[in-house]
Amino acid sequence: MGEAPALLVDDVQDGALNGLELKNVTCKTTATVGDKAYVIGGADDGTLSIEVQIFDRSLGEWVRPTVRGTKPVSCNGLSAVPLEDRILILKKGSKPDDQIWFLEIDTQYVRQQQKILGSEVVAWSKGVIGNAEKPVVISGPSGVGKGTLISMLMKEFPSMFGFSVSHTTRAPRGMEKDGVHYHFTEKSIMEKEIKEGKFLEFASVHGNLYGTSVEAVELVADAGKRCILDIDVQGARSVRASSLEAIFIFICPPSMEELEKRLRDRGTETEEQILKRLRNAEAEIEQGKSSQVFDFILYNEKLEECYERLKVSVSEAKTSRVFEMFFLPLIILILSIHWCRNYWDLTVSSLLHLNPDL
Ligand SMILES: Nc1ncnc2c1ncn2[C@@H]1O[C@H](COP(=O)(O)OP(=O)(O)OP(=O)(O)O)[C@@H](O)[C@H]1O
Ligand SMILES: Nc1nc2c(ncn2[C@@H]2O[C@H](COP(=O)(O)O)[C@@H](O)[C@H]2O)c(=O)[nH]1
Repeated sequence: MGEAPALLVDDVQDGALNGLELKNVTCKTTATVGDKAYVIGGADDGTLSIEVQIFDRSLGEWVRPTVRGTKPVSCNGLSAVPLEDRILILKKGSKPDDQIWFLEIDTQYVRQQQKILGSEVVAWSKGVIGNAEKPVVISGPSGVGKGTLISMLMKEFPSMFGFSVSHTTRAPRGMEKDGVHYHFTEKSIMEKEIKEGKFLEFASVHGNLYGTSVEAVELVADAGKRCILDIDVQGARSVRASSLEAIFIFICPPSMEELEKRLRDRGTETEEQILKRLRNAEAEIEQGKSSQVFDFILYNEKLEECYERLKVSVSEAKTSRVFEMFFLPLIILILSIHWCRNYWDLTVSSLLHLNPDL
């Protein structure tokens, strides 16, 4: 894949943004990846969002891609650094939590979207500075206690964790509020939104549709919190295959008898639904234990003990991040010094060898 001719890029940078149909461009930048020049520009046209247009050199034409994710708002200036499957965008003069963005151009999510739509797709994702950690995906059979454990975590650390509010076609239970526990929706609407690519993952669970919208996860990240997803095993598998880097925890019941007792005592399902959920539980537990999707498998026998193990699992993931961010660079630095010293010793000894008088 060659670079776009300099002329094209210059043309683009010199204001050949007509193709973008943007008026009053306040910031613009260009990144070339293979045959494509990505022109990224903000227009003061009322939407105040940064738009993207692609010049495809192999076709010799402008393409306006479908844009997924929340678009960043326009700013005073932009810089672009092409990376392997995305373009790093730096917004000048923006607040620290709004400075770093990624325009995904060839990630697994984008490729999947291109396949669904049959056209060019790009996706915005926000770069996070600071302490925001990987999202936590929690799965397990119905009634095992996922919701209970998540509530405990959110109650103890309200400013650290945020819940990803899923969409579902099932009816609300007594105390459940729309937009808080779930976004309750119609099957036809959800199917349409799935086709439009609104969901990071979705699955048919116990006879209803459930799904995590891209927006639900972004809302939590935008609030500077660590996202918690309560989703079934199929959903966890899809997230594992997506570009969202998360940690995956599977919760197991101590026994099927105890699971049945918890479901019955909860009293939120009809007899028919309880039996369906119990039938599905066996396969879910089997998949959860054997699928290689999950980083941690926890048994929820005594609630407090399981909650303590959940907190350890969540912070162990943090420890490995500390390793990546602190110890790994330190090891690389020590190795580099070691290699430089070896190189220096070699150079000195070969000079001595050439000139024995030294
Ligand atoms: N360790 C435990 N011991 C006894 N009861 C528990 C334990 N953990 C949770 N429960 C109870 O079991 C019931 C089911 O828990 P919860 O609703 O959290 O399950 P869930 O996994 O979120 O289910 P679903 O997937 O259907 O939403 C609740 O009544 C809860 O109080
Ligand atoms: N794949 C997804 N599964 C989800 C999502 N939200 C919830 N769930 C799972 O559904 C079952 C049943 O939940 P309930 O609230 O009806 O009892 C449970 O296993 C949840 O984990 C989702 O967005 N995607």
